[in-house]
Amino acid sequence: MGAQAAGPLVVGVDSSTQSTKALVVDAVTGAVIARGQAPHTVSGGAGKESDPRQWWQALGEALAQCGDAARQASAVSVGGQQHGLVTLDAAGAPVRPAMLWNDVRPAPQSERLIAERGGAAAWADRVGSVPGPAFTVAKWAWLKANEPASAAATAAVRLPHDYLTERLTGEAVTDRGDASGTSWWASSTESYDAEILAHIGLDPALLPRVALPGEAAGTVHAGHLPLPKGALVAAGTGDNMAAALGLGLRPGRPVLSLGTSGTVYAVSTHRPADPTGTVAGFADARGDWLPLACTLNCTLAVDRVAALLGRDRESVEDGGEVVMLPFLDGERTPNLPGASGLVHGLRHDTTGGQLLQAAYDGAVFTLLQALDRVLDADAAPDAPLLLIGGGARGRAWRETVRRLSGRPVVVPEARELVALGAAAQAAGLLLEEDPAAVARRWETARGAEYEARPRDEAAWERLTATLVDGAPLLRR
Ligand SMILES: Nc1ncnc2c1ncn2[C@@H]1O[C@H](COP(=O)(O)OP(=O)(O)O)[C@@H](O)[C@H]1O
Ligand SMILES: O=C(CO)[C@@H](O)[C@H](O)COP(=O)(O)O
Repeated sequence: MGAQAAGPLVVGVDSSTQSTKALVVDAVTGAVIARGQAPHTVSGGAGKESDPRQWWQALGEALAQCGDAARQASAVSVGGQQHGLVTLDAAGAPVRPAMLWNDVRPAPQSERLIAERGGAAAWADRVGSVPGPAFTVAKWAWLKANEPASAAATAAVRLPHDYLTERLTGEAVTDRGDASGTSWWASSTESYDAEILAHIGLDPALLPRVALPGEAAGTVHAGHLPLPKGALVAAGTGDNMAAALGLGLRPGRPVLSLGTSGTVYAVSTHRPADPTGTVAGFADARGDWLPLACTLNCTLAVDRVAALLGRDRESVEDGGEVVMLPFLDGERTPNLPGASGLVHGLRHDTTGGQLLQAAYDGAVFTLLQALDRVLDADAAPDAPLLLIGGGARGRAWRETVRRLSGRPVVVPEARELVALGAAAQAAGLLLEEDPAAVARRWETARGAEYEARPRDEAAWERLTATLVDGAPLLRR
C-alpha cells in the first residue's frame, strides 16, 4: 500500500502490450494508494497475437496485488492497447487470439483497401487516418481473406479495452478515442461508417455502442474480480488517449512516449487528416483530437540490440558515424512493414557502445521526424517535450531525445500515465468533472525539467541519408 486516502478511491487500468497495470488512486488528491502489475504473452514470429482471456486474468492478478484498496473503489476505468482485433463467438469466448496493433501481416489488405476506396487522401479526409496494417479495418480484412471460418464464427468484434469493459459490466461499449483507431469509425461524422463496414463485410450489429465523452459504460457486475459489485465503470479508451487524459494535456503540448510502441502526439482542436498517413487522425477521449504517429520499434528493439551486444541498456558511447535503423519488427512510421534492421557505416574502430547508441538514435529519429507533422498551429515551436513510458526512466533514452530534438524535455514523476489517465476518467465520472481537469488538479505532469541542447545536425543528416539511400532494402 502507498499513501493514506482522503477521498473516494478509483481504479485506473492500463492493459498494454506487455502487461496489465492497475492503480488505486485517491480521486481527490491523486495519491496512488496501491498498485499491481501482471504480464501478458505475445506470440513471436510474423504475427503478433495474444489471448484476450489472459488480459482478463492479468487484470484480476494486478487488482489482487492492490489488496483491500481495490475492493473499496467507487469507480473504475480501463485504458488498453489500441487497434487490436478481438473476435468473440455467440457465448462471448474468443474465436481465435487477438491480432495486435503491431501485427504487420495485414499489409497487403491495407494497400488493397486504400486503393479500393479512393486512395490515401480520400481515407484521411473521411475517417481521419490512412489505414495502415495496424488499423483494425485491415486486420478484419486479413481475417476474412485468410481465416474465413473464424470470421464467419464471429458474433462480436471488440477492441482490447472494450473487451475488458464488457467483461466488467456486461455492456458492449467503446469510446470515440479507441474507435478512431479502427478506420470504420469516421472522424468526419463521428460515427461508424456504414459504407466502409459494408465494403469489408462486417455487420455493424457486431460492434459496441460508442459512449459519449463523460458517459458511463455501466457498473461492475462480475463478482469474481476483487472490485465491489455496483462500482461505476467509465467508458475507458485507447492507451494513448488515456495517457493524454493522465497528463491533463492542453492543446499543442507535445508528448513523446517510449514503450513497446513509440508514439508522438498532442491534443488538437482541429480534426487531423494527413494524406501521407504518417499522422493518425485519432479522436481523444474528451471531444478534441489526438494527431499521433507511432513506431513499432522502440524499447523492445533497443533492448534487443543491447542484449545482442551483451551490454547494459545504459552503456552507450559517443562518437563514430555508425547508423542503425532498428526496424526489427518491420516499421509503421515510416510505413515499411516488410523492413528489417539496417546498419550502415560500421568500421574497425566502431565500439559496441556506439552501436548501441546508434540503435537509440534510429528509434528516436523516426519519432522526431514525425513530430513536425503531428504538431499544428496549436503548438508552440519550442514547447518542451513531455517524455513518458517505461523508456523515459532511462538516461540513454532521455539524452538521445534531447540531443536529436533540440527541445527542452520534461519527465513527469508520475510513472503510469495510462493507468493514471484511466483513473482520472473514473474520477471524472464519479465527481462529475472533466477528467483532464482532474489530472491537472493531481499535478501528474510535474517532473524534472531538462533544458534544450543544440540539435546534433550531423547525426540527423546521417540518419536521413541512410533512410533515403536504404529505401530499396527497407521496402523489400
Ligand atoms: N529504467 C528503465 N530504463 C530504460 N528503459 C526502461 C526502464 N524501465 C523500463 N524500461 C523499458 O520500458 C519498456 C516498457 O515500457 P511501458 O511503457 O511500460 O510498456 P507498454 O508500452 O507495453 O505499456 C520495456 O520494454 C523497457 O525496455
Ligand atoms: O498502435 C498504437 C498507437 O496507434 C500503440 O501505441 C498501441 O496502442 C500499443 O501501445 P503500448 O502497448 O506500447 O502502450
